[in-house]
Parts: sequence; structure tokens; C-alpha cells
Amino acid sequence: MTSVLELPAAVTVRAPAKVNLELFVGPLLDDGYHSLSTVYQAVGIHDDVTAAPSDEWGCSVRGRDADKVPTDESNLALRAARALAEHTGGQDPVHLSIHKEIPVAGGMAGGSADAAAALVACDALWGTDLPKEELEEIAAGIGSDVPFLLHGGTCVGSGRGEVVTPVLAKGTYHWVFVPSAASGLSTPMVYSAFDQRLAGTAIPEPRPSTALMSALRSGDPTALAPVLDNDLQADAIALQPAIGELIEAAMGFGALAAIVSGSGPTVAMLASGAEGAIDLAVALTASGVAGDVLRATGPTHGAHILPTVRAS
Ligand SMILES: C[C@](O)(CO)[C@H](O)COP(=O)(O)OP(=O)(O)OC[C@H]1O[C@@H](n2ccc(N)nc2=O)[C@H](O)[C@@H]1O
Ligand SMILES: Nc1ncnc2c1ncn2[C@@H]1O[C@H](COP(=O)(O)OP(=O)(O)OP(=O)(O)O)[C@@H](O)[C@H]1O
Repeated sequence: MTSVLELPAAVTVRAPAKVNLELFVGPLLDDGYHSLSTVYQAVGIHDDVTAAPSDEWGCSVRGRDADKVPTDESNLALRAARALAEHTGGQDPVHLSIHKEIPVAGGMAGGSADAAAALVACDALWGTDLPKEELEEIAAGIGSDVPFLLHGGTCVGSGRGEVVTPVLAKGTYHWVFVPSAASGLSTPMVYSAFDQRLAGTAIPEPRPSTALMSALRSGDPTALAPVLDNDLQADAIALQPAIGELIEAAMGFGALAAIVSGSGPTVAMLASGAEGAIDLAVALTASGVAGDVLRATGPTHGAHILPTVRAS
């Protein structure tokens, strides 16, 4: 058993953003969610969450888009910490300090990453040491993408996205992300546009494509590019036409593929390699097509504890 004296004073956990390599959307279910078949990849754009004991529950946010993130009880990291405390029979309050790098409301699951990071951080801080399956169960209660952010790597997501199974994927992929083609696109809004577009048609139960699975086994970005797919892309573009223009521009600048990330508005561009990604990022900014461009590789790790830096 862990003695109280051995528990850390604060724990910092790093969690990645995600891109959906494939997002197939099934019928709308009675609970208001759609059945999904998606392939997630964790990419190297990160948020860090530090959990420290405090007199009261709370959180603070700094870094990219910090002003767009709520610090009240609706913050997903705080909700996750509260859910873990409740699940384990009550815990002392924590303050969560969130450092954001993942664009907010971009379709890259930044809030979900913070929730995953808070679960891992509080589990270590409180010494609750839950089995992975139990943490994943709590994660699924916070949001459909959260279990994947605990896991990382490349995984199939089924159910409503919360049931994650690792996929055999070789190699490292070089991505360029443009988060700000448009704003004001919420996840429910895009799903509801999908429902309206397909109203009256029979939507089949989605399943992973074998073409994507074999492309991932090859580790070759030129094999992956033509099989990237997102059922929500048409709806995101219909709501924000600038996204479509950005995809066209990216292809013109030599991207192997450009797709909407999740429910958007971020556009994920696959490059041939590290140099290709730099060239693409430079072309996008130099041409004035995009001001805000992020580069990252994937796959990368899920939420993990960072070593404590001690003052000497
Ligand atoms: C677009 C994706 O990011 C792709 O991975 C996810 O499907 C969204 O995941 P998320 O943001 O974690 O979503 P949640 O917080 O669980 O749900 C937010 C809203 O998205 C819609 N939603 C989400 C997941 C799903 N399988 N079907 C849905 O229709 C619902 O309107 C829901 O109220
Ligand atoms: N810790 C958090 N970080 C970011 N947003 C948060 C957080 N907690 C709550 N939110 C709210 O959630 C909304 C969605 O934020 P998020 O960055 O997760 O969007 P997203 O990347 O589009 O999500 P997804 O890809 O999972 O659909 C924000 O507009 C914000 O109001």
C-alpha cells in the first residue's frame, strides 16, 4: 500500500491532440450519439495538466486560446478529476493548472486531452492507482474521444468512439495542421448537419476499411494519403466554405492529402516527410493562405506523467 508520505506534491501529465484518419458515421442512436467507426492517431501537439492539492476545487488555463476555455465546473479536466474522486469514494480537492498548445474547438480533441491528463494526474496524486480499464470507463463518461487520449498511438474507435482498440501501424507520419480556417463550428452542429443531409436515407452500420488498415501496415504516407476519409467533411465545408478552399490550396502546395480533422474546422494535411511538411507550412504562410500553421508527427503517446523538475 502507498503511504501518504510517498504521494507526490504535484503531478504533471502531458496529453496529445488527435486526428481522425478515418471517420465513418453511422445512424443517430436514441441517446443522441451516432455509432462510429473511426481510426484515431495521436499527434505531437500537447496540453500539460498539473494537479496539486488545494483548499478548493478549481482550475486555471494558460497558453494558446486560454481565453476560450472555461475555468468553472464545465471545464472538462475539472469534470474528469471530480468524476475520479467520486468513483473512488471521495478525495481531497485539487487545483488543475492547464497549459494549452492544442487549438480550442478545433476538432483535435483538446478538451478531451485535458480530461485524460487530469485523470492520470489525479490518479497518481491521490494514489488511487486504478486499473486502466476503470480509468477508461470514467474517461468515456466525460467524452467519446477521452479514452483514446489515455491510450494514444493509432487505434480504431467504435461504439460512439469510446471503445478503443490498437491498430498495427508502422512508421511516422508528418502532419501540418491549420486550425483557424474558420471558427464557430461546434461538434454537435456538424453532427446535426450530417443528420439533416442524410435524413430519410438508410445509413449502414460503419466499419473500419481494410484499405486504411493495410496502408497503416505499410508505413508509407503515399499509401495512406488516398484512403484518408471523413464523413463529416462535407458538412463542415457546407457550414464553413473557407475549409474547402483551404483543402484545395493545401493540395496545390503539394500536400499528399488534406482532410477536415474530426468535426473541424482544423484541416489536417499529410506531407511526404519532414522536409515536405516544412515546405508545405512555408508555402501556406508565405502565400498568406494561412497565418497559423502547426507541424507535428504521429503517432505519439497517450496521456503520460512528466518527470518532476526539482529546484536544485
Ligand atoms: C468528432 C469527434 O471528435 C471524432 O473523434 C468525436 O466524435 C466527438 O467527440 P467528443 O467531442 O468527445 O464528443 P462528446 O463530448 O462525447 O459529444 C459531443 C456531441 O457530439 C455529438 N456526437 C459525439 C460522438 C458521437 N459518436 N456521436 C455524436 O453525435 C453529440 O451531439 C454529442 O452531444
Ligand atoms: N479543458 C478544456 N480545454 C478546451 N476546451 C474546453 C475545456 N473544457 C471545456 N472546454 C469547452 O469545450 C469546447 C470544445 O473544446 P475542444 O478544444 O475540446 O474542441 P474540439 O477539439 O473541437 O473537440 P473534439 O475534437 O473532441 O470534438 C470549447 O469550446 C470549450 O468551451
